[in-house]
Amino acid sequence: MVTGAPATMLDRREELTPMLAQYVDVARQYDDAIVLFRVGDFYKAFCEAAEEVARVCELTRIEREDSTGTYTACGIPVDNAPKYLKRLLDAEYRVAVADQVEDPEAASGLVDRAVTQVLTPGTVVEEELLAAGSNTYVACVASDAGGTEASTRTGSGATREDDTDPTYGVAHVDVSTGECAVTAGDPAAVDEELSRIGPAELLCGPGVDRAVVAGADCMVTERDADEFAPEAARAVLDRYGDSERFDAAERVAAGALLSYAEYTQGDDGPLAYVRRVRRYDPRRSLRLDATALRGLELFENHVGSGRTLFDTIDETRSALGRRRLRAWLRRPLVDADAIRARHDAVAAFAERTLVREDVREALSAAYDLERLAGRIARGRANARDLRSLHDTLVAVPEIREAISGVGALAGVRGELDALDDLRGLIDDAVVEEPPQEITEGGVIRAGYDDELDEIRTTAREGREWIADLQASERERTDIDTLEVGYTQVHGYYIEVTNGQLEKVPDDYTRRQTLKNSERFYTPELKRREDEILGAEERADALEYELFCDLRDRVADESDRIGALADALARVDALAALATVAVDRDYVRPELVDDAETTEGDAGAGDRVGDEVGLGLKRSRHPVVEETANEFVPNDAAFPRGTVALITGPNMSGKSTYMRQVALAVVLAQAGSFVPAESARIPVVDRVFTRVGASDDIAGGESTFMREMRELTDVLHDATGDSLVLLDEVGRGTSTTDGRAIARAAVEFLHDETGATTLFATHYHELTDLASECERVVNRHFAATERDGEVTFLHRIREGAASSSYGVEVAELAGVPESVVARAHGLVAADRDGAGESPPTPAGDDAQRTLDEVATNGRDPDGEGDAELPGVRGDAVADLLAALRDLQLAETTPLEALNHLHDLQRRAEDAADAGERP
Ligand SMILES: Nc1ncnc2c1ncn2[C@@H]1O[C@H](COP(=O)(O)OP(=O)(O)OP(=O)(O)O)[C@@H](O)[C@H]1O
Repeated sequence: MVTGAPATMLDRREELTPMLAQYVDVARQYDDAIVLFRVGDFYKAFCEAAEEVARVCELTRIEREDSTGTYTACGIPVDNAPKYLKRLLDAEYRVAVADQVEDPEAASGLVDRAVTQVLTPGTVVEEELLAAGSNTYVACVASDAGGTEASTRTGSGATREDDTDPTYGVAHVDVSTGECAVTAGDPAAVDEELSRIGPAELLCGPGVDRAVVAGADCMVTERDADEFAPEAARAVLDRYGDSERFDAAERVAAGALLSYAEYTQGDDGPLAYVRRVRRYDPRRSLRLDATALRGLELFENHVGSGRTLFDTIDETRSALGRRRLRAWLRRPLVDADAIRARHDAVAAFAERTLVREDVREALSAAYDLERLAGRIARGRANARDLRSLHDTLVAVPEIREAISGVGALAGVRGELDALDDLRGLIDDAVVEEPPQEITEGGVIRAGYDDELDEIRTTAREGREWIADLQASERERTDIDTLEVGYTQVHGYYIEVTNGQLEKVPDDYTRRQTLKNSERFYTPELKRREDEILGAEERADALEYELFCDLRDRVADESDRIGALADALARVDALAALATVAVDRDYVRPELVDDAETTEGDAGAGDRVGDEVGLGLKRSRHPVVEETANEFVPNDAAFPRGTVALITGPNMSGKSTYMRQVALAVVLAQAGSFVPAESARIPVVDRVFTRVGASDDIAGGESTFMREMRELTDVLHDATGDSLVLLDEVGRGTSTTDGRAIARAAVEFLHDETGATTLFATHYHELTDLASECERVVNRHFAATERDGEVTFLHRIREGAASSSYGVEVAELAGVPESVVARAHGLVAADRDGAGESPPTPAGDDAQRTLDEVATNGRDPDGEGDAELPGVRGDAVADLLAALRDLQLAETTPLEALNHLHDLQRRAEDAADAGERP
């Protein structure tokens, strides 16, 4: 076992050396963690844990021998610990750091050691182990233990719609900043919340079905069931405010989580810097579930440039602002007034270049106040941290000054309290460039404390006396080579070379004999030395005491520092959005509330009756436009409840278009301007996506199954206020089934849900729905074809597309000429034979034709030969039979790739065989 007490040591606990016995006891107590045991300048691990630490950290193991046996040991240098701790955390270990908790010099025997901190991936607070611009959360999901209390909710919380669904509490905390919040909901809500929180670690309460938290991609930590007992959780939560505010499940989740957070910080009681536990309702923000976050590539990019929406708009200047902007994008607003207030502020910054630049420049000097405040409250801050706080406070009046008189920023300006008292206090107390250590002096300014000044004067006078000693003794003794010096071991001395020893006066006492000289001291020198050393020691101790006292006084102001941090974060995020708006030519969106109507030119074709919908003029995709050579802007005009069927060739821009519409909504509701010439955005409650083939290659679920699950979520949960993007739904199964599912889904969304829907499809038959359903409209992406070459215009047009150009795209992609020629022939033959208009998709043609060829060895029109050039007919039939037998609905993308590879190999073999005479 890597964690827990090593069996070899445990067996002989009584015989071990006192230090190893101490180690065993600690390891036994912290048996879910790797214990790192402070010995001198190293954190040591022993036995199996040592093997693992050596492996993960790439450090050398040593064999340590004593009378009781030989033990493997491995040491992490204390000075370089963060680098190695990070590796252990990345390997998903918890690490208990057992430090010396008494001064080794003062200890009479064995130095006392205790675990001062348990590091876990979700609860680290060390600056070096944290990403500056994002939060590190540990989350907790707990059930209400089958109680009935949580079955209905009061206050602002969500009501349980389905009594059969259990309610779970979901809490999260960032231990470095003290941000803590909790909500409750059914399993689907839990999944959605976890994907938004993106925790680094998850506590899972007893009775929580693992399927509920399966979506969380992080380390899962087990805790004793006792921690989740309602009474225990309530007692913990009471330390952070009134536990009665919460429902049973919320209470259990938040209580168990905070208890864990306290444990990891050394169990010193409540975490002072967790100022409040916020209770929130996820429905008060635009809901984006894991599929939408992924499909819209807000924070993660799966293919292509690697850039995400967040990367594109992140023009913040401070870590505070960066985390805030991330949070805004993760939870856009749904309250129109609140959104407009953000737009007002962004507009104010956008209109004032100088103000914006001054503010951003001042923000560049801002340190991470939230984490600084956390360290101060935890008693972990050093003098440099306090100076960083001071320097950040200095920037505040500059920001206040810059934005004074700007109406839209008056609110946030009022919250920018420069904390003059604290700034003055720190400046009076702490020198400008203090050392890293706070125990070795040099921290506190002269004039701050009388006693310290007195002690320092004594020390200084002593040193001055010694500085003069050499000259005065040379004169007194007439020894012109006499020197006064100092060594760490022997202290001050008077050195006389051997040739002058006869002149040494009587009051000299020998201290040390060297080869060519002797060293002496006098009673006065000794007295002065004691005085200086004593004074320095006392000064260091007093400075430490004064510093701790100062730190406590600053910690008492945590609330005010927190409020300032919050205001600075907002200013930074707003200024960043304004910078993006100006630099990239974004426009302020006009917001439309629910059933609101507006007069005037709303753009062509974007009204049905009085209902105004989404209207974008010359909109662009914020991320693609950054990388595309020439991005073609497109309009979007969709009254509420429109189902737009978007057809067009592959690669023509359908997915890009659908995403850019959704991103405009997300950006607008997050408070940003949008990449368009003009924009009207109805407030949306939720964005659903079933886009692209970001298939779960590793997840093991077939593409089709996954697609259907996502479709289920959409059909189940979308409302008339939702925006739904569906990209080629149904393509993972046979054409007949796929087409049927797609049609049924469109009808359902149109008739039942009323959600504004963009549906990209290659099933041209669906476009007939426009004549049957009032709010179904056709749009298409055009391409031009000259001499068989296709050019994509990336321009959206009214009506349905006339061709899929699938074969042309296949040619572009490098499919062998002979296959392309054959495919062209088959499409043409089919079109002639069927005389259909509009044409059926290529996939359908291919399926039918290939089936018949496989069975009969002849194509359906009876024309031409079923042989591909250079390949024998039976080999073709074999290949087609193999193709037909593939069970696509049960095939994962990875398996599909393997099948394809196999088919290709067989085709090549068959071609080789065909070419042989
Ligand atoms: N408006 C545009 N201006 C310039 N380039 C664009 C535009 N829209 C899309 N593109 C580029 O065209 C390529 C294909 O776009 P997209 O994936 O949206 O096509 P699609 O029609 O959805 O294709 P498929 O049907 O194969 O999924 C992308 O690489 C994108 O960068």
